[in-house]
Amino acid sequence: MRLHRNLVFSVIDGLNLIFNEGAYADKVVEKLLKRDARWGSRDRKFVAETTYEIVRWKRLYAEIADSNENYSRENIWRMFAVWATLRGIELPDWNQLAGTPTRRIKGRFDELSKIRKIKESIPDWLDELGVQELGEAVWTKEIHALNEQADVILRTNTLKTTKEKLQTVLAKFDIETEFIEGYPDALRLKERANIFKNDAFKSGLFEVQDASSQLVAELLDVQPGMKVVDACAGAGGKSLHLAALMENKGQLISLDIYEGKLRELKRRARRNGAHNIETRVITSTKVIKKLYDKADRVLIDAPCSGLGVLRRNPDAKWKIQPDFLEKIKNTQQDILQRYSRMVKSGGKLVYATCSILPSENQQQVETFLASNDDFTLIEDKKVLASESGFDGFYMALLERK
Ligand SMILES: C[S@@+](CC[C@H](N)C(=O)[O-])C[C@H]1O[C@@H](n2cnc3c(N)ncnc32)[C@H](O)[C@@H]1O
Repeated sequence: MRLHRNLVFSVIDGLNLIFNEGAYADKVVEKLLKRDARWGSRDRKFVAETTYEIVRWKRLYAEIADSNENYSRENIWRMFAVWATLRGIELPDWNQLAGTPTRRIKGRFDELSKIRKIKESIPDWLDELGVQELGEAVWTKEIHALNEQADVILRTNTLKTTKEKLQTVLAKFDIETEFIEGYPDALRLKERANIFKNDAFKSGLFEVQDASSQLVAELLDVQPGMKVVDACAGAGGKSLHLAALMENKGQLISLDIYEGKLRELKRRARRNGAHNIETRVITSTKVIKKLYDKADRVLIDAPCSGLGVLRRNPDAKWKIQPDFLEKIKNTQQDILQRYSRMVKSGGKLVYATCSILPSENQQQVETFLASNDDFTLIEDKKVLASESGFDGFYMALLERK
């Protein structure tokens, strides 16, 4: 591989924003990709993947480069040099890369790879927490899996097409996909591609949604004609799936505290041809109380640490702080206690997170059940990335007597 100056400079600029300005990696990459209309798909892939890789391996590369948690431009260049050296890429004779100690980099890599928190590039506190919550053996495997690059998974929009037809349509655009056993609407891209530009996407034939996430709406066991509440709907990944499972029949009320996210949900619903979704912003407790004892099904896709989706958001490793985790756990319990009242007698509730920590998952459900004897646990799924090959997730199905 030959390194191109303008592409590498873009990566360095992007990393500077992420490491020093608190910018989100996905937003930065999105912006970088608009920089030069002449870039072809290989150039864009280089910029996106290199930026993500260096974010993912930030601590390891910084330690190898002796940059001491100082992310000056000069040190970001040194981290880039580590990335390139470890990939066996020949370094060009640019000033910024002069004097790169290639042999030392390889030696340091071997030495530092023996220490899990450095090898997996995570803060000390997170490594300690992982061991405490999951045990040494499971955590070691899990954090390793969460550092792998995620496959691109699509969810067929069954309101408009079938998985088989979608596969044929995509093949016409040279996008090869495969079915995934156990995930009825999922297609896996055999090779990464920018599918958002594709006409099949623009006409709502599919959404990009990880396979684990696709299990959540399915677990809720919705039927056409039901009254369903998606209580933490965000931009609607799961609402869209629920609408499809309800075959557009019945009522789906999508709630969130952020109006902007619900606006995006509506836009996506139009593209998907999902007509039974009504959005409501939670501006006060009244919005929830009005729905007490009314819903056949309630989904609580709770705000969480997001530790199960680190493959997709590697910068979250550095953005999450221990005090945030404590706060979010309180919010989860509060939401579960209050929003569960929307379920009517005989109705069902799913509590889900994209976290792998028992304290955000089964322990929250246990605490809830201890003070709500009108609910029983039917089943729960603890999805680990190391076992499933997909995002880490938790989902529990409860029933109200
Ligand atoms: C895990 S995300 C939801 C993702 C979404 N369900 C999807 O599938 O795309 C959690 C959502 O909870 C929302 N949220 C946070 N606090 C909330 C609260 N007190 N009540 C309702 N929603 C809340 C956040 O704005 C966020 O959109």
